[in-house]
Amino acid sequence: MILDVHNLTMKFDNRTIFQDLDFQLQEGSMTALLGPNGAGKTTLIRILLGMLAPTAGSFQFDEHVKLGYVPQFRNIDPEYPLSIRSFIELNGPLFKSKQFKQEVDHELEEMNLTSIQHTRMGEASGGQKQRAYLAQALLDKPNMIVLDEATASLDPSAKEELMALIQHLNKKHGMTVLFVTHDVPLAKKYMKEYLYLDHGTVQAGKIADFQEVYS
Ligand SMILES: Nc1ncnc2c1ncn2[C@@H]1O[C@H](COP(=O)(O)OP(=O)(O)OP(=O)(O)O)[C@@H](O)[C@H]1O
Repeated sequence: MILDVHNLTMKFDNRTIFQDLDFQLQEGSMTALLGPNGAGKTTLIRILLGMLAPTAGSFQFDEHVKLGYVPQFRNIDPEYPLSIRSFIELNGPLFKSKQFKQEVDHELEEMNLTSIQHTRMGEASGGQKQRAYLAQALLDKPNMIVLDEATASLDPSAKEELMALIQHLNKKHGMTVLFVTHDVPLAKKYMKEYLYLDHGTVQAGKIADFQEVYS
């Protein structure tokens, strides 16, 4: 088990977002975190990343977990001056050793960005930007990665490309993936497990068995 969540409760003022959540994630799992708008998916992620304290309950990651995080899509100013490569290198030391440059080369290659590494981030497409965020997170060599709505606002081919890369990380590197999305068909195609957050509770299972309950 890589994550054990126990009786996790979150309230903002007196409003309960979720109550007594209990679930586990296994090492190497690929889980879609699904649920309607406002169900608390981002709040749950922020708690797990230590950015927000829960009202009650607890969670524990395996002691060997190294987390990577790709935040919700943010617009980058078209005038943003850094190249894709320099943007990725922001997650590194000021003095860039040969080894660090090689690691950047490797992540550019793995994320299909080598040929456009000198394109400015401001000019990059949505999919290229998301792959740059992912490459930046991968420089830390995480063994678990959390992606919040990484494919929202991407065109269909960019979605597929990003998902194929995430699948590659899972298959080739055994990366555990937690992927927040509204896109059930995409999740069914690429993910293996699901968590469904709604009305303050969570359901878990195999993605093949997931049926959205509209209520
Ligand atoms: N800091 C905060 N203070 C008060 N309320 C908040 C705060 N952060 C989130 N909320 C509320 O908590 C609820 C859950 O929000 P959250 O963003 O976690 O949902 P979500 O499932 O990620 O939604 P979406 O799919 O639209 O991104 C929302 O009603 C939101 O307004």
